[in-house]
Amino acid sequence: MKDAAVPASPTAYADAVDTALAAAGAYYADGATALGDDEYDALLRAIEAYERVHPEQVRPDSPTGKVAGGAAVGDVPHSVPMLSLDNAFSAEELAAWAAGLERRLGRPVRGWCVEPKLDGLDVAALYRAGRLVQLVTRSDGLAGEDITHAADAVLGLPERLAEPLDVELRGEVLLTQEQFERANELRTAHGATPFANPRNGAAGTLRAKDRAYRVELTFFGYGAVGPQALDHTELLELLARWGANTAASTAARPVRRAELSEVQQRIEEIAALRATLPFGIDGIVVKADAAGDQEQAGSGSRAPRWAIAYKLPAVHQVTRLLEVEWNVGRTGVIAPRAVLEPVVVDGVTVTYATLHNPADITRRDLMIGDRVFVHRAGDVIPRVEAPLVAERTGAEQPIVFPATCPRCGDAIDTSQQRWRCVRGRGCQAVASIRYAAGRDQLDIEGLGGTRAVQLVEAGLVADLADLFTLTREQLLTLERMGDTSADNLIAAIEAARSRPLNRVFCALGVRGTGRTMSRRIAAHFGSMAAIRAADAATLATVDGIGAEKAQLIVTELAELAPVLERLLAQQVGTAVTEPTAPAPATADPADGTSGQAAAGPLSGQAVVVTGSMTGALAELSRNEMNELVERAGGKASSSVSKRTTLLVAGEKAGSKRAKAEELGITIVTPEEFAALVAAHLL
Ligand SMILES: NC(=O)c1ccc[n+]([C@@H]2O[C@H](COP(=O)([O-])OP(=O)(O)OC[C@H]3O[C@@H](n4cnc5c(N)ncnc54)[C@H](O)[C@@H]3O)[C@@H](O)[C@H]2O)c1
Ligand SMILES: [Zn+2]
Repeated sequence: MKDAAVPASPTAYADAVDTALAAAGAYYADGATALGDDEYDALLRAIEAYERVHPEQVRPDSPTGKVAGGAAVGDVPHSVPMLSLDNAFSAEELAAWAAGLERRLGRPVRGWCVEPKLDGLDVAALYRAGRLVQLVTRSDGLAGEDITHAADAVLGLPERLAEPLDVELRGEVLLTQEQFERANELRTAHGATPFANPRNGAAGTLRAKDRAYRVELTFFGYGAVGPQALDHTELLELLARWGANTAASTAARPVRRAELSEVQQRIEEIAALRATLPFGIDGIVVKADAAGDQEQAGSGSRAPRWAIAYKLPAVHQVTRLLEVEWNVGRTGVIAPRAVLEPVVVDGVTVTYATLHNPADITRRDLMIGDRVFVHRAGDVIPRVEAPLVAERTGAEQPIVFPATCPRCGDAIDTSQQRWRCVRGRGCQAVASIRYAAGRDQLDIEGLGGTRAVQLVEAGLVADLADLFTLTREQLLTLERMGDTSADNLIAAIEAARSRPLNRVFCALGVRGTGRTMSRRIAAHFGSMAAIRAADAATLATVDGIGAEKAQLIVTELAELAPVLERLLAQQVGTAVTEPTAPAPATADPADGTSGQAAAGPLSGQAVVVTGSMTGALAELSRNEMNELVERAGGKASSSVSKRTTLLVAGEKAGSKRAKAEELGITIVTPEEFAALVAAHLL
């Protein structure tokens, strides 16, 4: 959790209260607050600390001790107050709270329920004879706003219950990530400003009336007023039987646990699942499960005493979009990437974020210079959610889309959402051959311009090593290639065979190794064989190579192994090295592929793929799926075992799915998986 300084004076206290009230006001309306949740929580704790020491100065409008900080109001009185939750920020705070509760009860708690804290808005849904008649927001907990008009767009909230009951369901309404994306697509298409993040979007959507478009939301039930007192886990089952959606339908399903140590374990499990869930959670709720325990513990004015929210670090922060880069992947996919003013999200500094594709930018109505919400959870590559349009100054600039392939300069196929260089895989081949033939690398005259394109298109050359086996006869089959040109080119290639190691290494176009670095590496290792044999730790001993870059180089060299074998067989790169000379520090041209960290979204995951793939993965063979897993940092395996951490289950997934379910392994659909590894799709 972040810390905020405790106000040092009455003026500072007043400022802090004003800031918190303004933020809460914006947060509970559909306007976006510029404070991260953790900043708001820290501010509130600082205000509380001040008020403890100066009780006589507590302002009547202070947000402390109130549901929603007192910021939200409504005019439909609630049958029973809708309370907030107290927070715990560590295992120690959770244990202290549990001990306090047991002291109050005078006996151990009879079981805990552990469930996700869904990041949306609390609502009450009134049913008469099993029919939904009114939907109301929590607001300040005593009275809410009537939002019945929005009810039919809320999936998982039945219009009719399975039984004709008079009852009130309570739960959270949110936008799943997919619903959020869809909402912004609709909004920008209708000339409205995008929602800055899913929570904002849920608040805005529930309030809005008479929209020309329909935004769907999702309900998760976790409470009811009316039925006899039930244990919480029983109540959840009952809600599902009535037809309401509950978190039991998700990988983060609520579970009952006897011991606090097991509670902590489930908290960690749900926290680890966070990045793969298709909706946002901002914590984990721990509740005394037994109806009797809840009744005896009772509630305070702001929160029940029998439940607590274990807060997870905020995954959203606000920062500035500085620039958009366009990178071309190995198969010619042209992907935009956001360059951000560095911001710390969950302990990690984020400077780049994925934008997926050009349509994504249009859908989010992004501009250079915008203040944007950035999302980062787990090891998933950070993404830009949307801009805070209300904070625009007028100085923002439109994002310019490339008119031609940023790597090879050829045309772009824009018929699909994901733009692609018309050359496809050939884009990389052409660009890498041109780069390898450049003056500072192998210096092969006659391979610039259209020759490289011709060679690749004729299927004669796919990579650098192919150059060295080209024959005169093959060259002569090319258009506009006469005897003299063919001889010259063969001679130029022949001369390149004896280029020193540093130049051959540089010609490989390994990311992050331009001329200077290639010279250092060549001087340090002396031969291509020694470079290839080096592990990351050894590479990191070379001046200027950090641990992360070393790992990247090792990974790329492993990918280049077949090319290296063939180069070696052709005696390329066996000459001695040029002396290490102080070289001008020019930017490395690199090969244009995106500079993601070696650790991908699947790092540490053991993944099994089963069933037939659909959506973006439909065309991939099992082998290509496994490659994808590995590209994204995971380990691919063909059978489900205790070590498996993730199962991608397509249609007709049979025994593997059953086994994974038995072992409690996280199961995702091909679509969810595609989203998770989007940045690694070719
Ligand atoms: N960023 C900002 O400027 C800003 C401003 C105001 C509030 N906030 C955020 O909101 C929090 C306080 O808001 P709050 O009082 O509305 O609620 P809360 O998020 O602290 O917790 C209570 C709410 O959790 C929800 N909830 C989700 N899953 C639940 C489950 N399984 N069981 C029971 N309840 C569940 C319910 O809506 C309930 O009302 C702050 O801690 C802060 O993070 C942020
Ligand atoms: Zn191209």
